[in-house]
Amino acid sequence: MSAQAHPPVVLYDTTLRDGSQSEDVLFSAEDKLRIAKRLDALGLDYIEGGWPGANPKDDDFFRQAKQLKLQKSRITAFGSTRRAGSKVEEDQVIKGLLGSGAQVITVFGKSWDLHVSRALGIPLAQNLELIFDTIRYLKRHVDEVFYDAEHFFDGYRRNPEYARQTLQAAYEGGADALVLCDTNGGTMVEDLRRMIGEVTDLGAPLGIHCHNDCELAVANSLAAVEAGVTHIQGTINGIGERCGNANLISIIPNLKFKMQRSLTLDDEDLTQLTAVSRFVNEMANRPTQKNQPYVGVSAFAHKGGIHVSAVLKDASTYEHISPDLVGNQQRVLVSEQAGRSNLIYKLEELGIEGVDAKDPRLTELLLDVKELEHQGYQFDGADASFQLRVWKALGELPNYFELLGFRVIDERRVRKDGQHPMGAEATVKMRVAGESVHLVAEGAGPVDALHKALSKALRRDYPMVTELKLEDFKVRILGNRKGTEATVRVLIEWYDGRCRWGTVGVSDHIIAASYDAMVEAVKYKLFKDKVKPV
Ligand SMILES: CC(=O)SCCNC(=O)CCNC(=O)[C@H](O)C(C)(C)COP(=O)(O)OP(=O)(O)OC[C@H]1O[C@@H](n2cnc3c(N)ncnc32)[C@H](O)[C@@H]1OP(=O)(O)O
Ligand SMILES: CC(=O)C(=O)O
Repeated sequence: MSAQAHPPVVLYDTTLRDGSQSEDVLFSAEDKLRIAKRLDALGLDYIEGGWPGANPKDDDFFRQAKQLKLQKSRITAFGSTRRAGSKVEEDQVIKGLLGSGAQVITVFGKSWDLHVSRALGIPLAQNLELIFDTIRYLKRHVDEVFYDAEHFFDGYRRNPEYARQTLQAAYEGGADALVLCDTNGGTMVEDLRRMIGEVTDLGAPLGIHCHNDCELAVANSLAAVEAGVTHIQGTINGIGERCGNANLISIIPNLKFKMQRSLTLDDEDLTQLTAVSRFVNEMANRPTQKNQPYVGVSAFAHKGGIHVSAVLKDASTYEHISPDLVGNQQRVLVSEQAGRSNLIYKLEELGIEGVDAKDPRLTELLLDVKELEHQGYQFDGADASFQLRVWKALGELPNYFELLGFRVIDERRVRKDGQHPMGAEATVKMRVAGESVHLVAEGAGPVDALHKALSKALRRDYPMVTELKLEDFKVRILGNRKGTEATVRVLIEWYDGRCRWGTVGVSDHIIAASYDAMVEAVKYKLFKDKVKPV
């Protein structure tokens, strides 16, 4: 069926509400405002801002959100049905929702009889009244009201008749969509599809809100669309309570490119997906999952030589869509799984043209890389170390300096005040411009002291090395089961105020591995800055 033949799917984001229920995610009101602006720029239909009245931050968000000049999205306020025992017009939750100023409100209510009797502790019929009069009252005050049928699928499985009555109560109250929630995330795709099929006769617009406890939130949301649902709730990167919510970053391109559904987002909007996903991770202080579908850095990264050889001929041989459709990019990795095609691709990326695939220098480089990976090197996060090997193999890497050795002494000094700070002293010996240099420096620790000694030794002839700053430092023990004698891999990220690059060192001596990575960073800096050797 073409996009026109299907009703449009409405995208409802709950990153700021259910996403905030993720362990370790703590957005400030300012973060929430920034995310809201970004989601509006992406073009989502609704952005659920939080639960007004639940905490001062959400109140602050709704106060400030009134000033947001959003182009496409509508801010929604979330809360529960009124409490049993309070009148709807006097209920604190309902007052909070209306006080937020949001013109779209989503209320959740109980659809599972177990929750009505156990969590609310009220008769089943009374819960229907809570749902009905909450929605009817809110509908008189705001433009749109959505009803989140909490635990709909669990409730329907055990007591279908009652679960259906809760939906009817909400629809009769005037709900604009009945959102079926897989709150505990335990429903299988076929069951979910069947249950939705059994309530489509209510005639109400249906929505879906899935959790990911069985890793099925995206699959269930898409199956729900096939079953007739036209409103999808989810979060950016799938953050949310427990194992998370349905991931809109995957749902959106699946709907658009795989299921040809019509959305308010156009193709141009979808090119923002990678950037939006990474932005929300930044705000949530979470690392971006490398293998996140569509937007992860590995989503279009090719490692196996067979794959790369084919991708160079035709990208669609190993890519299900073109990465630029979602703002991502193709990458080729060089490793022990590589073939000549990987190297040719990398050389072209470095602007090195015209090297024949059968060039013996390339064969040697490939063997060198495979041997180094066997020893534990990894070039995925250490592009600069790889590039140095390319330039060396092609005979283009100048001999800037010659290393003669280094020594490090660590010391813990006990002071009179009882503190015992650590310190380190490093000495490096090298030959620069034909002269022997022997320099010593102190630092907070061995890596700091070595870095300072290296900079001191080189700064007269190569002053630009002082721009080099260590940005990240990762150590991994390689799996050779030697306990504290194990080989380690040190990956260091560097920054010189303009560029960022990674280098790698491997040794059974952690300081030697760090030193090797450090020396490569210096050589890379000199080469990339086109410095002439003295
Ligand atoms: C499926 C979901 O994700 S729903 C959203 C869940 N999100 C959150 O809970 C985050 C925000 N929540 C909060 O800040 C607090 O829980 C508040 C402010 C809402 C309520 O705090 P408190 O008044 O201290 O109540 P508490 O959290 O202990 O318990 C929830 C109360 O809401 C009642 N309740 C739960 N669901 C509903 C409902 N759908 N309709 C009416 N009342 C409900 C419970 O029965 C319980 O009432 P009780 O205290 O009389 O037993
Ligand atoms: C409403 C909601 O967040 C849920 O049922 O999971």
